[in-house]
Amino acid sequence: MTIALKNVTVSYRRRPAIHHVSAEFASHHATAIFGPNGAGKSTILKTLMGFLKPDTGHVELDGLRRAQIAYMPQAAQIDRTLPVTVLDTVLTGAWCTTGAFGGVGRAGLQRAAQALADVGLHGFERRSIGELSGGQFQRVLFARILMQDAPLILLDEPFASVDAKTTFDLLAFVRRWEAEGRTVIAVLHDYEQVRAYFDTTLLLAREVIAFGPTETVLTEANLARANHIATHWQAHPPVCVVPEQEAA
Ligand SMILES: Nc1ncnc2c1ncn2[C@@H]1O[C@H](COP(=O)(O)OP(=O)(O)OP(=O)(O)O)[C@@H](O)[C@H]1O
Repeated sequence: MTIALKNVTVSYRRRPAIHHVSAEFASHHATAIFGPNGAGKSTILKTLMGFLKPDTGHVELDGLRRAQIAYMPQAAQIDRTLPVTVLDTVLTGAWCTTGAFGGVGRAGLQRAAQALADVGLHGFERRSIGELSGGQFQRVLFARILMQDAPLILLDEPFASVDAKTTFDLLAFVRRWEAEGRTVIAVLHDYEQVRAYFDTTLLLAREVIAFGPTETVLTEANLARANHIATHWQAHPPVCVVPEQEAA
């Protein structure tokens, strides 16, 4: 299985967030996406999910349906004021097989309970998600991914605002998923975490700065180039004029 972006440009109001990005993500492997704020990292995940449509190029999912992709958005983007329980949140991970109104049955409930136990939240089923700490909520999001049981897992800043112990516990799932033969693509903002836990990194700054073994990608020269590009385009965001034949 190869997940690939081929010459992909994605724009918001004609301003490209990612520009002619090509990248092939090795199957059964965990890859980090790293880069400065506004580099287009989340945009890549949303494009893989089909939430955003490329202006140029295309995405290859090697036969996977969108329902076979587990996507964890940034926790900050999820409204936790809604009166939703922990169990209901985890059960949404089964929607891709049951549909939003299909029942999960006893087996599904047992799987959800097991997923919560696996992430260290046994007994939290009936709690409202609004009552949880940031780290506990992040564990719930991991339990939802466990519930989905997908071959491709996309994580958007899964360790943002969680403490070292929670990060350590949750990183073990990334290792476990890799060992189970799943493909993991994770957006991270912590340089040390990427270096410590991911062998392969895509360094992004609207375009691909480098992609490959982490130690050859996260060099001072590459990081300086990424920061330079990010600073420049934030000050002068270009309008992308896509030639017609590229857009096709
Ligand atoms: N919904 C949107 N409407 C308009 N512009 C957007 C939208 N979402 C993202 N952008 C812009 O696209 C660019 C890339 O955003 P994206 O969220 O993909 O970056 P990122 O690398 O994930 O950033 P961060 O590290 O800050 O989360 C940014 O300049 C951002 O302002």
